[in-house]
Amino acid sequence: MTTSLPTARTMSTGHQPAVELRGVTRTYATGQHSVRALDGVSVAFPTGSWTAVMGPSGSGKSTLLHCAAGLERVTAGQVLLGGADITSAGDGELTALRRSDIGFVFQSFNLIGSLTAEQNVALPLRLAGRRVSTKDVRAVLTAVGLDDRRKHRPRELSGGQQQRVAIARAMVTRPRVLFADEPTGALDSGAARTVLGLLRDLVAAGQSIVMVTHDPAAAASADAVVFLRDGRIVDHAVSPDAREVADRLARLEA
Ligand SMILES: Nc1ncnc2c1ncn2[C@@H]1O[C@H](COP(=O)(O)OP(=O)(O)OP(=O)(O)O)[C@@H](O)[C@H]1O
Repeated sequence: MTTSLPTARTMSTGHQPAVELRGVTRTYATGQHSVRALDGVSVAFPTGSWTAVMGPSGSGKSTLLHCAAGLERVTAGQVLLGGADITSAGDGELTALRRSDIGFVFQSFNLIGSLTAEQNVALPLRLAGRRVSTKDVRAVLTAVGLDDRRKHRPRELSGGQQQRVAIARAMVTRPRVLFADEPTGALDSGAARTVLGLLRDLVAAGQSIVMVTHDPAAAASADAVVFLRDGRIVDHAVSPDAREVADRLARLEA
């Protein structure tokens, strides 16, 4: 059965999920054994909504994120992005999709150290061969509150500021879905709150977000949380508070 999550609290966005996994299995061959990182996962991530993915270590969270974002191929099942089946898209098509429809934010920011904030933000446009509009680049930097730091290099920015540049970089192409893998994992609680507030602002403006996190407070910022164990979705919660998330997670880890 597909885990269908409610659409956003803040807006009505129609019925098409931003991204959907149908019966997705992903196995990895390791020597003589194979690991089933995802085991028949069906889930629809609603458009204009923010979903957190939680679960014990090794439960398949990153694999789910990577398969949903077309960064990794599935062994069986289907992945639909905005209703389009991308399961058997060729490498070139997937690269183009990643550049236009998908934004990715990592725990470790992954900014290019030799480039300024604005050059980092402009990079996805350059890579996609798109015209770089200084106005657009400045607009996304302003949206994350860093227009005055646009000439700074990553080492001249705090961790929270670097993550905000990374979010601006992910958003500059106006992706259909923003995927975030532990976006607050390397931040202190104050910077984490700022980043989570920023993600909330993006969702309020219609952005779809799928975020892996270990942090119940971060998960509680999302509209809904899905819980994985052993490569399967075993639970989900709508608008839970941090305590409820922590309790459910503890039950899975027991
Ligand atoms: N490239 C790979 N080769 C072999 N096994 C892998 C590979 N990537 C992931 N796995 C295995 O697949 C399972 C799920 O891994 P995954 O990284 O998706 O879990 P996770 O929930 O994100 O874990 P964590 O919270 O520790 O980051 C684990 O058993 C892991 O060892």
